[in-house]
Amino acid sequence: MQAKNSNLIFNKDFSQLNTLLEENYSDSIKFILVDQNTHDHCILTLDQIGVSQLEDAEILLVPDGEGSKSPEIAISLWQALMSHNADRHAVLINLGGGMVTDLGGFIASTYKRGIDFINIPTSLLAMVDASIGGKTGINLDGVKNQVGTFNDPVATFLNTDFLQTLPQREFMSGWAEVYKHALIDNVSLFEEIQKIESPSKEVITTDLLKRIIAVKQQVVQSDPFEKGERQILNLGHTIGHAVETAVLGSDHELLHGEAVAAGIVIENFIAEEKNLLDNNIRKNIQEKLKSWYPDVFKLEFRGEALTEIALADKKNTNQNIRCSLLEEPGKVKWGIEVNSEDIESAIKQWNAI
Ligand SMILES: O=C(O)C(=O)C[C@@H](O)[C@H](O)[C@H](O)COP(=O)(O)O
Repeated sequence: MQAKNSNLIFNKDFSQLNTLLEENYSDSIKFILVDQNTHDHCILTLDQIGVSQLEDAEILLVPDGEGSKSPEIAISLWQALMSHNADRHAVLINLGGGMVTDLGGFIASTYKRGIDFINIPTSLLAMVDASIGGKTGINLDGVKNQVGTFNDPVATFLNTDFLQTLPQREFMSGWAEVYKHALIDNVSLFEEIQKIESPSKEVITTDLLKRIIAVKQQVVQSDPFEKGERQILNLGHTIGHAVETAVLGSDHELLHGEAVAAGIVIENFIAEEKNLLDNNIRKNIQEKLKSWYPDVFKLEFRGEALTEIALADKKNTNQNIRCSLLEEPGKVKWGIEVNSEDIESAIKQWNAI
């Protein structure tokens, strides 16, 4: 029997996962998708707390990093499911960061036209963003999330203990999405987050995690398939994805959240230029992000290269780049047309910081 409803479970023990599996998937083949990191650090945790239903699960291991969100890896995973005779009743558990939940969600959504999946996000980025809202996907020819689905997991288990397995750089990558949610939500959450000098794992209590996730859930509920308003969640991402893609494979490769931090600052230059955003607010955001991501601010970009990449963004219409731009904390305008001059002028300002 397949249970289907999106369910966020905030719990430090996994007894509810065991019960869910026992009640719905006791006769199903179970798979756990991991990368090397979550294979080495997180499976053990599940084992230690005794999720007996997963004792015989097949482990599907992919290399760490964004490179695994590729058609080649997707094919190898579909083949692995086939070679284990996975039928439509199989269930895939995605144990990992955003790469694992994006990739695993996509594999589960497409294999035999869809099998059930469960997310267990282990990174901050996956907890507050990637595993929430039903976007799944892989990259194609260097374009982020070009192929994917909207599909919800049966359940998502949120356990902040996994954050202890994260290197600080990975934690800060997720922190950029926390900040983005605070910018989208309202002045009070923004001011609370803006006051934090050095973000640490201890700041992420289950209560704060719930509040940050609620920002995203509210937007997703009003526009699950991104026909309009959901685009506000893409704040910082048009330029962020372009920056991330531009440095991919170089010595200056950036994590997703680091690129989003740069994307927010660069898009804010455009917002100010278009008289949407006040200069003081823009500067405060820039200074805060610079204090959290000093190394990102040392990088210089080329406007032309970023424009070319941004032309493949999913929000564009008729070959026009569309951005979601900040007006003030709590107010984001989506669908704003941005041209190559806007981007080049913003990049000049970024390079001069
Ligand atoms: O969930 C959304 O909608 C978002 O835009 C959240 C983004 O932070 C996230 O990175 C998302 O996966 C980007 O999606 P894409 O549609 O721009 O590929």
